[in-house]
Amino acid sequence: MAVNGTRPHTIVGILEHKAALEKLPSSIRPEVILVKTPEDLQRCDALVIPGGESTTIALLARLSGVLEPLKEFAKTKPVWGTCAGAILLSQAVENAKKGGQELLGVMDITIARNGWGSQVESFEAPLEVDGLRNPEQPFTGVFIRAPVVLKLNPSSTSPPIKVIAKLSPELLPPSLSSPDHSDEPKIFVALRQGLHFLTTFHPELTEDNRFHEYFVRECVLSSKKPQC
Ligand SMILES: NC(=O)CC[C@H](N)C(=O)O
Repeated sequence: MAVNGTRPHTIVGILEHKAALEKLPSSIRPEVILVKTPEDLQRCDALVIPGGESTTIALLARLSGVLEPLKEFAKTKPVWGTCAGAILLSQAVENAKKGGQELLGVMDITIARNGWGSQVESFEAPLEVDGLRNPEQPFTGVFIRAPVVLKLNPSSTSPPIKVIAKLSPELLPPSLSSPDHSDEPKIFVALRQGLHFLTTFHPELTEDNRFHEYFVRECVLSSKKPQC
């Protein structure tokens, strides 16, 4: 399911996310609805926030009355944010537009909007996907004016932050790579913390739906299993 919008550059990948989720094996395939109102959100037990323009997505969510229910939803339910959606899940953002950026703040990270700089605003790169099914098979990451993870700020009371996919450090542009090899957070492009999951790229724009499978299996279905 996804927060919907009207202009193509404002929101990216809604129908592709829906199609990728609907292609999952029938044993884990969710029913997918598009979320436009608080009533739609109430019907969901998990949410995918797509890419696009994070400030505008937050504004549209506010105008449609979804923002406050979404903040409550995200505290207790599985949410996956792709690209702009990843920004919304973060605790802090750098490079926010004038006027600030609304955040759901459920993942303990600091992220930079448009972190790749102008030459490399959009690119594709093979990712190391240790956290996925068939990890030996790289995943093609599609990065579109993508954010960059700057810091992990885990607290002692929140679930650990797990790295699900990384870029190779050689792919970092010179403006981001550090001579002292402290590239680590910047090469992290898929992170999971408890029920929450972010990818700074667009898995829904490829035919490979392993990230969709990961979210459903690990964040959605495993959260429904009784805890011992
Ligand atoms: N592809 C995307 O979602 C781009 C994110 C966009 N640069 C933003 O800030 O919000």
